[in-house]
Amino acid sequence: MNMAGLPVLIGKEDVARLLRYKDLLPKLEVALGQFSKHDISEVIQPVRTVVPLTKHNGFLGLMPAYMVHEDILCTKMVAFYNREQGSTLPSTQATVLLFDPESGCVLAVMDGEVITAMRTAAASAISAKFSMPVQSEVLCILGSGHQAVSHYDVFTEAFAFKQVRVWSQRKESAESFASAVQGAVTVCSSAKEAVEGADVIITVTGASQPVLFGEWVKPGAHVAAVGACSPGWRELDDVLMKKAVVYADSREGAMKESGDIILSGAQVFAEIGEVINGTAPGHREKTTVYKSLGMGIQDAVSAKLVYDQWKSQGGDPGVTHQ
Ligand SMILES: NC(=O)C1=CN([C@@H]2O[C@H](COP(=O)(O)OP(=O)(O)OC[C@H]3O[C@@H](n4cnc5c(N)ncnc54)[C@H](O)[C@@H]3O)[C@@H](O)[C@H]2O)C=CC1
Ligand SMILES: O=C(O)C1=NCCCC1
Repeated sequence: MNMAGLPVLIGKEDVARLLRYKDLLPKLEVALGQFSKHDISEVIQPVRTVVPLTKHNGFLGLMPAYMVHEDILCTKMVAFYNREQGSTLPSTQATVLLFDPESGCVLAVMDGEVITAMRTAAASAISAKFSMPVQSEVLCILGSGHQAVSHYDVFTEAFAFKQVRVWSQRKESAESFASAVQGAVTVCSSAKEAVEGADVIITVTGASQPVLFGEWVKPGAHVAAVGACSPGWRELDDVLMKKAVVYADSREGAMKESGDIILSGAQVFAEIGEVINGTAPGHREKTTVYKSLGMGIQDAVSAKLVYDQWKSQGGDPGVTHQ
């Protein structure tokens, strides 16, 4: 909130400057563990309310969360779409509101796109930390959009892969991705070529039909499945879903929203927070899938970090105050 008692506006560039993986990763890991205790005296986060925008092939998601001990009250509004190939419209747009839980005042209204990209990638990295093979040398990314970039950033910051491969529906997009990121990336001509032999595979596509097939996946590999966040959409085929040990960020969310889980009939073995808490094993020796749907607590932790950083840096009256 600014000196006039109005919410501060924190735009995309400022969120990108203020939110850092080194702060986000440890806080998010704690929050995922707290969530999986399923104790409403610690975390209150209903499964998001989803309003279908059938006419436009998309959804509006409302994602409130309250973290009791940290006293963080937040909600995100996110619109997401299954876009036609070549569409110039964004596939995800989001705004985050951070509240003062005591008064109910809105402290800050901030861009949600950078938060969505970074917290989703950070949660995938935390999941990989607990369930990827001990010797993980080859990282494969299917898709080359916003989530591909944030996943590349955090996975190469947190782990030491020897090779990173990317495949995208349009080869030019994969090539642009490879030239935009910091390190070396091998652009593959097919998803199969990118996947075969990889230790960690990240699916970050807008697909509604499978793009990753179990027969390509090396036994023991870890898959972070980030796209297909709707009951009718798929990224992974039945072969993979049936042979893998399946983890999710939220079991309830996955059973309501994940086409890969609902349509394959696969069971969620554990939430990633249960692995963090030590109440479920992180089967590194088996083929594992982490099904990510996204959670309000991930946005809440991120928004609090952004706001605290913004305050500690004295704000920027010219840019962020109304
Ligand atoms: N689990 C979570 O918390 C979150 C999941 N998502 C989901 O992650 C996915 C990627 O999101 P963004 O990177 O923001 O989107 P984006 O639009 O920036 O990138 C999408 C990528 O998927 C590719 N693609 C689109 N249709 C495809 C198809 N039929 N087959 C193969 N590739 C295809 C595009 O070429 C592009 O490389 C989306 O499905 C989105 O809904 C997004 C935010 C959070
Ligand atoms: O958690 C989120 O934010 C999203 N999840 C699924 C698709 C788009 C945004």
